[in-house]
Amino acid sequence: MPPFSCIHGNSRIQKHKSLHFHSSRPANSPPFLNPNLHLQFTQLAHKYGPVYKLWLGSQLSVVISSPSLIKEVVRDHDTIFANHDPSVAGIVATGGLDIVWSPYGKYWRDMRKLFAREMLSNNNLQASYGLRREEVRRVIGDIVNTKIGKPIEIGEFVFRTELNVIMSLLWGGLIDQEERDRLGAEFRVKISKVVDLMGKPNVSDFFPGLARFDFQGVERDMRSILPGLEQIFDSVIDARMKIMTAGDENKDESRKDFLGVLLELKEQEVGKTSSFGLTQIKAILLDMVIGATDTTSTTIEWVLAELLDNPGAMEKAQQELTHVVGMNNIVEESHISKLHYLEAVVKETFRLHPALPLLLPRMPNESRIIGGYTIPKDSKVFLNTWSIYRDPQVWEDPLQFKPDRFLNDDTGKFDYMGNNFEYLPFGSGRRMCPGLILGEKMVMYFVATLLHSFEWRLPEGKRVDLLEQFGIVMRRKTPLFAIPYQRLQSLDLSLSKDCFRLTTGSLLGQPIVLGLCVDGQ
Ligand code: HEM
Repeated sequence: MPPFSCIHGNSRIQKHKSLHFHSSRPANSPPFLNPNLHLQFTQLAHKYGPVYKLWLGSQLSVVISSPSLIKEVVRDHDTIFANHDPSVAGIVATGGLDIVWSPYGKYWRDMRKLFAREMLSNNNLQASYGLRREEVRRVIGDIVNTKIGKPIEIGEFVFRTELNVIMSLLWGGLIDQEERDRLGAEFRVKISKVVDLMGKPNVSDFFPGLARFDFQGVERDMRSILPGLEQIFDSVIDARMKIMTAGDENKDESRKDFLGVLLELKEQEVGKTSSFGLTQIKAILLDMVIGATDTTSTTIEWVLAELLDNPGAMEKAQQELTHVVGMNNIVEESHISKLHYLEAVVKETFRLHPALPLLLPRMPNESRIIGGYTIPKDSKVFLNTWSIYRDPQVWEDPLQFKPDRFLNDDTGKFDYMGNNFEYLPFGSGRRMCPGLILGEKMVMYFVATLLHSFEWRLPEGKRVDLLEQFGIVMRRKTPLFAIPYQRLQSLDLSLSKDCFRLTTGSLLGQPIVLGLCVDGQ
């Protein structure tokens, strides 16, 4: 837990003047921050107002928790606040050569553009739908075959599926299914550890002068995970390079995976002064895997937790699915735009359980006046959206799960585009999430399929708890277990390649497989 001291709310500081900070800590200030940083920042905002500063160790920090002040940061002074403030763990993991932690400038801009163009263009997202579909259907088949009536750890199996989805988008069918499952299991453990370490409050971040001592061993632990991760990346890069060298690559541009694009870029850079090599490629791949897995799987786990806690909302969401998709079909991504109630459920879940409650901390490259107070250059600026989402002055009944508040949003007031500063689940401004369209698809499509295919119940005698655990992604404090029961009597889980049709039913209340036909026979 980081030591902190010396809080100044806007009630105590002079307007239109540079803030003056005490250089020594008052004896009566609390010595430690609560590990649930978002909660403690919110409590402090109640006392000191929507902008206050505090020392986190020797790091001057500013916490902002009102829509109008956040707008000043991410819209009115966007370029000044366009740097994320990298943590020691983030820099050790990526060398600052990824998108998330690289400083605002040409490299960051080029990488972001490349990512948007090659991975997230409408064409490429459409072309990659088959991969998402295949993964989601595979997991539904697995539940039908082996997990009906048994408790499942939701976060774990959703994470595994979303990891497979993103691996497919990044390096396609480079490795066969068996190898992918093996790699996925290994990868999952390592990625979880990396995310934990990135979210862990670290003394080295708060006392940069002491970073070399690595008191909590965060840097040591991160360095111990990296070789294993690198090995995984090396194996897929090797496989892709062999294909490229052999020249038998599928020339269909729309089907090129993101790794192929990055390697081509590396080839073009050879001999030029700017360096774009394997280190950069691995840092960007790591961003994609981290950005796409923990955020989506944590959100899906929260959606199911809220629905299990609100059976009325669960019923309405399933009725909508029955109406839009029907009981003889399986969900397709094309259904998503018609699932208005489910969309409202997901939006309400983002409001109550934002994946990144403080977004990612910003660091101004010049001093700026925000809300009448000077925010010094190089301070660490937290944008506390979590506190806005629970503010009764902004949201009616803010603690209640009420998806209906997002219905009939004809004006687009509650879209994810970062223009409404009361609602920013994907951030806002230059550094807002570039993966939002993919992220939204991954969440909506998987949740819709899970609710359409199965009834979900809690294990006997269990109740849903909604306790949070702060981290770079805010997970549940305890994993959610739920039991699936078959909702559809017949699931056509046809896959694109090894097409199979699975017909199921029930006998004496037990699910049974009625037939399996391979290749349409
Ligand atoms: C439910 C899904 C997701 C949520 C809620 C989410 C949320 C966020 C948020 C809040 C930020 C920080 C924005 C800011 O500082 O203003 C961010 C940044 C980022 N996200 Fe996402 N994200 C999601 C999915 C994804 C996906 C699928 C990818 C990539 C495949 C991705 C890649 C990134 C990257 C690279 C950044 C850093 C952008 C930069 O620094 O320029 N995210 N995300």
